[in-house]
Amino acid sequence: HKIPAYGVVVSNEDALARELANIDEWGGIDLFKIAEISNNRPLTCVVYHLCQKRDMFNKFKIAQDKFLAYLMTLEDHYRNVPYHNSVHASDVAQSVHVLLSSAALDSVFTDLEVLAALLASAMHDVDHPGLNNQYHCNNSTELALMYNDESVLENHHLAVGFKLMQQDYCGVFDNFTQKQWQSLRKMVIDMVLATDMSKHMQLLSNLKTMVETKKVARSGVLMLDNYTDRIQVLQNMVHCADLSNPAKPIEMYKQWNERVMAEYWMQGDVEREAGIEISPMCDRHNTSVEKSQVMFIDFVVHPLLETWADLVNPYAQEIMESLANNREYYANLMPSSPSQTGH
Ligand SMILES: COc1ccc(-c2ccn(CCC(=O)N3C[C@@H](C)O[C@H](C)C3)n2)cc1OC1CCCC1
Ligand SMILES: [Mg+2]
Ligand SMILES: [Zn+2]
Repeated sequence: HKIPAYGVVVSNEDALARELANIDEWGGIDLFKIAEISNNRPLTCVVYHLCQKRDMFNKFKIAQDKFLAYLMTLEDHYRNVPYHNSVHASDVAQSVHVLLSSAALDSVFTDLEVLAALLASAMHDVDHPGLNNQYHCNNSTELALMYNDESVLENHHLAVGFKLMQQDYCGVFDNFTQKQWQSLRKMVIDMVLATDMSKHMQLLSNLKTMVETKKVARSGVLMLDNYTDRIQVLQNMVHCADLSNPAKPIEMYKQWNERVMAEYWMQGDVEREAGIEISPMCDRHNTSVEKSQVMFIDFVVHPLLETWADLVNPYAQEIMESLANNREYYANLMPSSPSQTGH
């Protein structure tokens, strides 16, 4: 049977083609529109399209129908929560694709490393319950007990992501050598575990050290000659993509913000109902949305993306400009900001 052009059967293939046209650009595609056009299969069609563009099926002799079956079942295991759904995963995959294409990383990573980064992005939040690690640990939930309070969600995302791959009808990597499979699996595990916010400070300090000691070839590309350096750049890349909402076009950023707050407040409602302490920013009755975003940018996103920009300098200036503009947008909306009080 013939595989549809974008992996998913859609009513309007031209509209999907138009939406995917700028997939190589930062903020170039609207994942919410792609979710609508693709009958809520943004992850399947974005990752399938990226793997086609990067010729992954030929490079690794991957059966396209099996890969599609895996992407579909992976997407089916994302939950219908406001933020951590498959639209977010497709956004992280496309953002990683753009970061990988930075000229400073030209031909730096092998095809297997690129495939691992795309796969890690695709599965990095699968089956996310909309309740964060703090909630699971505070309440010793089933998952917290399973993973002993250590990167609880991230371990779960990986376990589900790989379990689905084992199912015989998937058999995506049947043509991989044992060595290729083990290398791919280790890199995906290392990247997804690095999306746990509790690893952020360690990742950022590793990245800073790398910037200070970076070796650049005459061509201007980074020289990474051991697994530790290579995986650190890949981990930071996926982590940057995971935190990249504030550096995207404002209309998309605003939607991500509404969704993340909806998810936080749902968690806060669960905590309030249970009579337990409401987690930070999860109380819908007293969270300053704008202030929270300005602090998120100032203390988390800007330090990370600025360091990434130093690493691939000068190829991330547009990202930094977008971040600065968006920071001003929310700063001006803050209740106590000067523009509000008219002086
Ligand atoms: C567009 O807004 C956000 C977009 C992304 C994030 C964010 C923080 C850490 N990550 C990385 C993954 C992670 O660790 N978590 C665990 C928890 C912090 O919830 C996050 C959602 C996921 N992602 C936060 C965002 O806003 C928060 C609410 C107001 C300020 C902060
Ligand atoms: Mg996550
Ligand atoms: Zn995520």
